[in-house]
Amino acid sequence: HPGFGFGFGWGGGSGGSTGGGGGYSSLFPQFYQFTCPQVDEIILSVLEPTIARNPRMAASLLRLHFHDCFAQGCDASVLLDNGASIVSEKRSFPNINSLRGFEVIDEIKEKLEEACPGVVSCADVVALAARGSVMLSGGPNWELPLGRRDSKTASVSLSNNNIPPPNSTIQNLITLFQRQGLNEVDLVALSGGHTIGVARCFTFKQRLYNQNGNNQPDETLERTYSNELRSMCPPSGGDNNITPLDLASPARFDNAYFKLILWGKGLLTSDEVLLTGRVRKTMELVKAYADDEALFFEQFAKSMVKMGNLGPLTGSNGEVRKNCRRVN
Ligand code: HEM
Ligand SMILES: [Ca+2]
Repeated sequence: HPGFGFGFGWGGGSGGSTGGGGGYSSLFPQFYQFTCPQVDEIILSVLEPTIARNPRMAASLLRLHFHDCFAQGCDASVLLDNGASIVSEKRSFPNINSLRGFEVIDEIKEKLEEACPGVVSCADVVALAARGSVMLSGGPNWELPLGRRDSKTASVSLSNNNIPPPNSTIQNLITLFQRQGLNEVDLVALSGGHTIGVARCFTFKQRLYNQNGNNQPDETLERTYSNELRSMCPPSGGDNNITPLDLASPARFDNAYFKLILWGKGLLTSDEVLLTGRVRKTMELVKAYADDEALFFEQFAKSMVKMGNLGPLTGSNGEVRKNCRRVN
């Protein structure tokens, strides 16, 4: 089965480059208390009808925040379109033909600009949209530190090099999370984001036909599930066909994702290796979260706050964009 290799990566460049930050953060939940007290209300006024109509949008908005934070920190760099001085991250390997939700962010931002012009950053809008999306999908809610500012730059290379590819080994995942100051607990909890949303055949096809370069399917993939996936994703073509990351409850934020991994029904290699990658810590966490949804919710919230604190621009750094797609 030619046409898809068994190397690691998104199919593009590879190589290291440091990103984000971690550590001390000066964000705080009441940041807009006096300057835009309606911020939560406005976010939900857009999210509620949007997600009711299209549940997948919740997943797309959650992923948008992750892909923003892992490239240059949570600074809305991911929202910038191509421009005079900008090469958009929307073109990176992890993002191209894949990342969505930009129109929803625009809609929220427009309403915020009407209510409190020039106040709420695009980076905070993305973080708030991610939190609201989790909550509206039945997941946890949490206090979200705010006060991020927006970048004047974007980085395709950080996006390419820092966002883990779906065929990552467990070591690769641990290293890429460590690069952001995130540990194994954060890795497993945040991977639980795959309890909602979908993936394209392209991102897991190698598991169905040629996982190790020997023309054999991934042996950790449960048989009947593997067969179903093969009928959805033929050896050639169908690369953009989509299937749920959590086949049990694709629109509900719950702990089914971890149960499925225990049954060999994790969709991506990066999902299954949390259990099968021979790292005791991540293996035990998958079992613990499969067993105890409340424990997963609690850690997911903590890890989201940690991820949301990555390299934020604060104070007089960066700017508050008027339009999230371009610098002021
Ligand atoms: C651990 C490493 C991760 C890898 C390798 C990974 C990889 C992927 C891939 C390949 C897809 C499908 C993309 C496509 O088909 O075009 C996807 C979708 C998704 N990812 Fe991840 N991801 C990871 C971590 C995360 C994290 C930390 C979150 C959020 C906390 C997240 C949230 C999502 C969501 C919600 C979707 C579905 C998006 C939609 O339906 O539009 N992922 N991920
Ligand atoms: Ca960013």
